[in-house]
Amino acid sequence: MFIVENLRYKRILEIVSLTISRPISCIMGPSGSGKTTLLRMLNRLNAPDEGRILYNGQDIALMDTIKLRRNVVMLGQMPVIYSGTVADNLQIGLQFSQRPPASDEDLRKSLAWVELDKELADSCHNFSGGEKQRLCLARIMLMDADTYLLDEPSAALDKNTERFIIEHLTEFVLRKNKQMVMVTHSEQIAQSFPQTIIRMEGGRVTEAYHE
Ligand SMILES: Nc1ncnc2c1ncn2[C@@H]1O[C@H](COP(=O)(O)OP(=O)(O)OP(=O)(O)O)[C@@H](O)[C@H]1O
Repeated sequence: MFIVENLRYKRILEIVSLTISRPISCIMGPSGSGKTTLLRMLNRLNAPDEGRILYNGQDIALMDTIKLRRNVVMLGQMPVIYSGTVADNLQIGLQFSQRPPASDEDLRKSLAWVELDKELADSCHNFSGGEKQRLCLARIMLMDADTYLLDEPSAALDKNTERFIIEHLTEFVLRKNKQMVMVTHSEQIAQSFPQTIIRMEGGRVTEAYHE
């Protein structure tokens, strides 16, 4: 659960008060309205100039960043693939958050979750955009975080992969009692998961609707 209080960031964001408490929340608004910037603030990829963000009651500015990002994991618009094998790319999320590596069995299970028919020793070099994004999804699911931040994957992807990523992550989050905050342009997607809809315009929250 996040509480945003009197937040100001450059000339981009000004949010007096916002609570994000439901399991699924969608941030919507026109291009340039500050959606990605707000999402990035929730795991401190951007730090506010003024105000604060509480995560489960704790000011994230005072939390250890690695600990925060172990609990609050973001999947960005563009898939990030590192050199090395499929296994290396899956383990790296755990490595970044200073967690023990997963077993090969768990890695294979994670590939099955995202329906990626690849071997652990394969190189990711020739993966399609959709395969890369599904590999990143498997990486973050393995991290077993409490909260997931999903920045609209559609920019880089076809509609089927976008739907796949959203549906799989939503199902995972709800089944395991986690929380997800996603940025989307799509009214249709927001209406499918209507627990909280946050509308933004010009860096401000114009509406926060909780079901
Ligand atoms: N680091 C930065 N420095 C200066 N301006 C920035 C920075 N990051 C974003 N902006 C600007 O802040 C505004 C909000 O950007 P942001 O990416 O948060 O919008 P958005 O609602 O996610 O847009 P989109 O839907 O197009 O992805 C834009 O005008 C953008 O150009």
